[in-house]
Amino acid sequence: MRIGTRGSQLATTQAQDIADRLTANGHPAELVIITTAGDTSTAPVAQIGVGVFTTAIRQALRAGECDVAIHSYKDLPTEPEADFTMGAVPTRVDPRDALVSKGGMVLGELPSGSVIGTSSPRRAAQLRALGLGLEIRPLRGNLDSRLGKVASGELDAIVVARAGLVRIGRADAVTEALDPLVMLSAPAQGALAVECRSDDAELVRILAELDDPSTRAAVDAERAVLAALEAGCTAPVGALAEVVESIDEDGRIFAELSLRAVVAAEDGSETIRASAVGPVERADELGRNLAAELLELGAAPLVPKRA
Ligand SMILES: NCc1[nH]cc(CCC(=O)O)c1CC(=O)O
Repeated sequence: MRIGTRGSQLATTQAQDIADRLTANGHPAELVIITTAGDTSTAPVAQIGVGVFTTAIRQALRAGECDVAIHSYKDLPTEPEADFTMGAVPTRVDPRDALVSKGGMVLGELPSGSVIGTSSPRRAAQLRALGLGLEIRPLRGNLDSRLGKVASGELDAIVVARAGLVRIGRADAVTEALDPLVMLSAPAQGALAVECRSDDAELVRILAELDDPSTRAAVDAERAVLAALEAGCTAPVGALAEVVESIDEDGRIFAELSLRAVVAAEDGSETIRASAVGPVERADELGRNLAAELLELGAAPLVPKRA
């Protein structure tokens, strides 16, 4: 089985993990490295457009150059592709964003005027909204080069996905895992998308062994918010869902999906939040309804339309 992945350390580590699990299940798998637009350009992701890290991998899957495609789920455009099936959404790692600062200062300790690197409009908007007087600078490149900018003193701190650091074995670099009340993570952050062609029924069955239904439901709800807002992955939109325990009228405990979302003005002047709880099996509806609520609260002007 050939598994298509980007060539970055992060991408190959997470793809190798899936390959190892498939191999252990009796389905020998190897990686096929695919170069994406996001790997060959250093322009801001918002400029290159939707699907910068995923389109080339999907093309390879369509062309039969690989059997399985692995993406960081948050990089995947929300528009469905009928000829592909989401074979597995494995258990996600902690989706929180992480602050990496030089002197070990947590976010609340950074002095006004501190220079923070992030290229994500979502992170920049939420950082600005804190009103701490932080100066936000663009940041791209692989995780190692991003970490290097803190080590060298070029930046006082950066904010990146905790999941990426954990996957490349650099959890030690995390100064603070940011609380979702302060920084709500991107829809599907920390989750992987394992796709195959829809006509490959045997493979669909094999990949299902790696699926975690709770993660799938959470990610479906989060991405439904993004899709219903007609926002792309670079929009200042955070969403985080979790399967939680609820209690019915008879005192019995049952599982529900809890979802919260934020839309923030990029200049930090406005933050709109909403949350909802609903049945795990109606994740998509929960997300769409929450998006409708955000729009009612005035989110539309804050969301740049999909490229
Ligand atoms: N857009 C790049 C990207 N895609 C996925 C991750 C991190 C790992 C993940 O969320 O699964 C990152 C880097 C980052 O946001 O710091």
